[in-house]
Amino acid sequence: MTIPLSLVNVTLEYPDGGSTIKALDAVNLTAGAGEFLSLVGPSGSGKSSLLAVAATLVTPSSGLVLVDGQDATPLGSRERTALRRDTVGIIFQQPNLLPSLTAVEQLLIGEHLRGKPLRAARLRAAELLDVVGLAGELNKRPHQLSGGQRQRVNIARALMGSPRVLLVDEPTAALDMERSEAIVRLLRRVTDEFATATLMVTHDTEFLPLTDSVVTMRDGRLGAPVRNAA
Ligand SMILES: Nc1ncnc2c1ncn2[C@@H]1O[C@H](COP(=O)(O)OP(=O)(O)OP(=O)(O)O)[C@@H](O)[C@H]1O
Repeated sequence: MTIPLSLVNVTLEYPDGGSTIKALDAVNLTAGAGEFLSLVGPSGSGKSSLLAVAATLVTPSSGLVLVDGQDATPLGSRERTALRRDTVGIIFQQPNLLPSLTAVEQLLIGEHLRGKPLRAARLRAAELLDVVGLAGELNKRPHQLSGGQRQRVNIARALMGSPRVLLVDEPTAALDMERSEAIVRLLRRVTDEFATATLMVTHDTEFLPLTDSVVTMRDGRLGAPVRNAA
């Protein structure tokens, strides 16, 4: 079995006036199947850049980005899109659900666009909505769901393609404490159940113990992972 996510000596530079800024500076990171990592660090330290590179949305200036064993860095945009679609699930802070679609349709739209048969997809969508605790809400539209429920739809949608890697950017930023904890617990359960390598950017230090290890970014550099007590 290949390692789901491995970043090797990844540097990402952006032009900054006459010089450059290193958003990522020789970053090394490995996330195994079923491993839940949290990524913390001050604003501007490079967390979003790291997620964007791991998602193959941004190609680094140097280094390797191995997703499911395949280096994404030499790939063209079409191949990267295919690799991402087959291996990566992305969960942003705001669910970005389409207002006119029901919960189950939110999960089907991507499959529909990919030309996948909808009958099997519909079954899988219903199963995943059950996994995230929304079995009774399949036909509700976003405005009929709470913020926490919308984030659950977002998580279920990210699982539709059976990703090996889940990249999660501040999933609880718009939620109160209780709902935030429920969402992080759900991500823990999903990581265990689907054996994803899950990398979550968060500012909620109280939920760090629910993850396996904490990695800290500072000025584009990544500290060694600190394992939580089992
Ligand atoms: N597209 C870009 N062009 C130029 N500089 C950028 C770009 N994106 C990020 N940067 C710079 O790279 C550095 C890292 O930014 P990044 O957004 O990754 O940090 P962050 O830790 O996610 O911050 P926050 O917690 O505020 O979201 C910052 O100095 C930022 O200004």
